[in-house]
Amino acid sequence: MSETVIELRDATIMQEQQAVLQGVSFSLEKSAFVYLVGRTGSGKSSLLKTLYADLPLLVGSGTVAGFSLSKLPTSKVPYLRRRLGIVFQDFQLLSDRTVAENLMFVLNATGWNNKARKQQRISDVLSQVGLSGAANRMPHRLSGGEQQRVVIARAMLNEPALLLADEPTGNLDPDVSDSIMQLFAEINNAGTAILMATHNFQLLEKYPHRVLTCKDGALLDSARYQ
Ligand SMILES: Nc1ncnc2c1ncn2[C@@H]1O[C@H](COP(=O)(O)OP(=O)(O)OP(=O)(O)O)[C@@H](O)[C@H]1O
Repeated sequence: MSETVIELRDATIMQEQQAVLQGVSFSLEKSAFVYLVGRTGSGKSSLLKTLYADLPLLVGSGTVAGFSLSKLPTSKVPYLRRRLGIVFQDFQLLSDRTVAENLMFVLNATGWNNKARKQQRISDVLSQVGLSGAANRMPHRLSGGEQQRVVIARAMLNEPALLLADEPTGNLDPDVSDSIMQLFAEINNAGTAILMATHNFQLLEKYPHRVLTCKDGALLDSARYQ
């Protein structure tokens, strides 16, 4: 039996009492790599926000990483987020701390308390993203691509079942975008499902995967038409 990391059934994605997407039904399995595309304002970010419980799911039903999204109590949201890795376009690293301190901040906030294990985990994720030497660097001393790798390392700290990425290559040049895609492929091959919103159709052609498209208030799924 394949494990499902996202399951939405007849969901309405809302912003400020307005339906952005309606009748959204899809599921993602543990090994999935799926793109999320659509014009500006079509609902990609709103869908991702619903999946990490930044927007409530009021109509329809859904589970993400084993958590039911309808009626999810605020107190449970941090536990859901611990099962997710979230990567945005703008890097959002704390600028007054080193790379290792940025990662330590997240470990401390998510219940890790063994100092040796924390240091080992930081070293492991930095090595996973190819930045073993960067632990003591300040974020602004790193290139955009390196900063994005640190963000991905941060997202991987708690070994998430699912990585949600919103325009992760949006600010990066094509070579660097390629290297981020290769890193995502490695993460995906190691068992983390990936849902990635993007406007970059060159990436879709170069690294083909299933595509979810936000269009005219609905979500189309390339898997249904193959
Ligand atoms: N915080 C908000 N409050 C109210 N409406 C919002 C908010 N954020 C987005 N919207 C509206 O929801 C709709 C979907 O926006 P969303 O950001 O999900 O689109 P998107 O596909 O991610 O766009 P982009 O590609 O530009 O990031 C748009 O009509 C937008 O104006």
